[in-house]
Amino acid sequence: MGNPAHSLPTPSTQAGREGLAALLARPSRAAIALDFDGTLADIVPDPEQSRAHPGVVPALSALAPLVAAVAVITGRPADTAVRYGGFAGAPGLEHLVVLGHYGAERWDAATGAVTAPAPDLGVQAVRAELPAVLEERGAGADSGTWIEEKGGRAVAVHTRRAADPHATFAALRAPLSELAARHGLIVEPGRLVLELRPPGVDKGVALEEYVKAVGAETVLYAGDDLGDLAAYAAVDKLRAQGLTGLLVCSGTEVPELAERADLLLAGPAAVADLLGELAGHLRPESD
Ligand SMILES: O=P(O)(O)OC[C@H]1O[C@H](O[C@H]2O[C@H](CO)[C@@H](O)[C@H](O)[C@H]2O)[C@H](O)[C@@H](O)[C@@H]1O
Repeated sequence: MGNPAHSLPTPSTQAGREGLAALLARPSRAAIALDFDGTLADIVPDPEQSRAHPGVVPALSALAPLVAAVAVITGRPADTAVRYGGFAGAPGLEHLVVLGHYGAERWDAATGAVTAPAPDLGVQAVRAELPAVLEERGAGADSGTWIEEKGGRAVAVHTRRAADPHATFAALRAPLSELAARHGLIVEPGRLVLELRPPGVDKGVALEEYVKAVGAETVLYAGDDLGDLAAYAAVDKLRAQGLTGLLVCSGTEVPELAERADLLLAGPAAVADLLGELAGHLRPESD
């Protein structure tokens, strides 16, 4: 253990306390995996203005050299999260991995390269039909809805800036699900966003593969939204296989996630504090 001046929050569950204890005892066997929007970055009305909380990169830079592996797992394209996070070239983050599009893409800090599947034909077809579907529902461009282009690999409809964000979200869910299904896509619902994307991968699949690849024995996962439920389920599965885990929830906006967390934090500032506090408690095991 390192600096006693730092104080770590106590998880509310026994499994979470075991996960934290294992992380502190054997950091070289711990993987840290973090969602981006809502977890490392405050939610803002314009998704293009999202940036990591200023405490995030310094905390990760201090923590990453002390643990087995650090990854960001996000619905964003990987290169977008890297830019908005300010991760490229940050000292200490030479081995950071960003898994974008729910795990379909991968960026490695070590190479600066992104590996990604080919753009999806279903996404192209959906994108072409989307304006008409939104117009039909009174949710066209002048209604405050906003279409996020996601590199040809997904498309997202945001309702946060609509006159009634929640009502617009609810009204669009069925027609966008129908549109997605006609083109072999799924709808990924999030915080006032409906994303139409190819099936076959989710944050749970991505997290489980990553944890196994780095040989971790414990995993801390932090998220804030419905898309993070799959990662929580993956941690439950890994626990059943003998690993330990700590499930962190950033904010209470999504009760389905908050009620399953071992540790509830107030938002990205508190997540950054936790990461920094962990770094303050850890020392390389060879010391
Ligand atoms: O997996 P994540 O890293 O959490 O990404 C999920 C989606 O996040 C973004 O949308 C959310 O954040 C926006 C900026 O704060 C906010 O305006 C929006 O209401 C939120 O839903 C992003 O735009 C999506 O592409 C991501 O899939």
